[in-house]
Amino acid sequence: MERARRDHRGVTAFRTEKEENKVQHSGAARTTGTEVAAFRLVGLHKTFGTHTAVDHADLTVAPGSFYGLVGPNGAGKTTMLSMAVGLQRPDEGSASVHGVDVWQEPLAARRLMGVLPDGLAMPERLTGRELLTYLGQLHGLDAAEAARRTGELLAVMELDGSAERTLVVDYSTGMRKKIGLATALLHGPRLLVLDEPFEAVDPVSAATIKKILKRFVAGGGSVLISSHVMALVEQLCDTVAVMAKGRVVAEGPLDEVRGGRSLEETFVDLVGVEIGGGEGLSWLAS
Ligand SMILES: Nc1ncnc2c1ncn2[C@@H]1O[C@H](COP(=O)(O)OP(=O)(O)OP(=O)(O)O)[C@@H](O)[C@H]1O
Repeated sequence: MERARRDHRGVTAFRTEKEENKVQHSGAARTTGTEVAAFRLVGLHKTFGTHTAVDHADLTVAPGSFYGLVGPNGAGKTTMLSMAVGLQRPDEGSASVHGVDVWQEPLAARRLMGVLPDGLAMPERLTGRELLTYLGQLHGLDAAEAARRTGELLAVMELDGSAERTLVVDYSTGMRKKIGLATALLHGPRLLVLDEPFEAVDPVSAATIKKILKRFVAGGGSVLISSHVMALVEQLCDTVAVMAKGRVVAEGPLDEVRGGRSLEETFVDLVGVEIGGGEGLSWLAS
């Protein structure tokens, strides 16, 4: 327990003074008295052929917020998030992190955010330690600092010990999520954008990740997660957005959005699906 607490503190205390100055310089310069959003998506739009995947979507994550994005399969969550973090170019719209435009100032924006994308692509013929060490160098961390952070992250994610000898290519799906989250945290970002961070993660690891994320928010960071698990979003998030057919159809404080009901009931109402009873599958009955 004590070790875990110490480790978690280590994770949230990752930003060095030099990086903090850089962050303040790029973000605060744009502060004009009103609060600058941690993450602001404005009019993001994307079509694939004739299909509109994301339809002029807006979304605002306040600093210090734990934000949950929910929506049915194919609603456009991954497409919207990948445009918002700079991985996929939008047809229209913009995204900014603490006032820094993701598409106009990509390097400054990337310094401010840690991203766990869907279908993570990373160098896989490396162990977790080698991967984090390599990425630490790419982020410009000095060798000692990169080694310290790598050691702490591997310990917190329980990817040390016997896992040390496993190449990332041979990781289980849950281990890949955890190393992905470690890569997102490594450079000490102010915002985390995590697409389905709990998918395929076992309950013990999920509890660890929840603790890390809560601690990150308690330390002043902001988190945006997408998830299909309503109970998890209700447990963690203070603000939610519901997405359907490429649009953000509801956004606000959790209690306001669910209006005295469960998030699941609200979700089903908002996305307009009827819960099927499996009618028509008569051949399944014995
Ligand atoms: N590269 C692509 N080419 C064509 N269509 C795409 C592409 N990427 C996404 N789409 C389509 O865009 C829509 C939104 O997909 P997206 O993956 O963003 O949804 P999602 O809300 O993340 O779904 P899920 O919850 O199932 O992960 C879907 O209809 C999908 O088929």
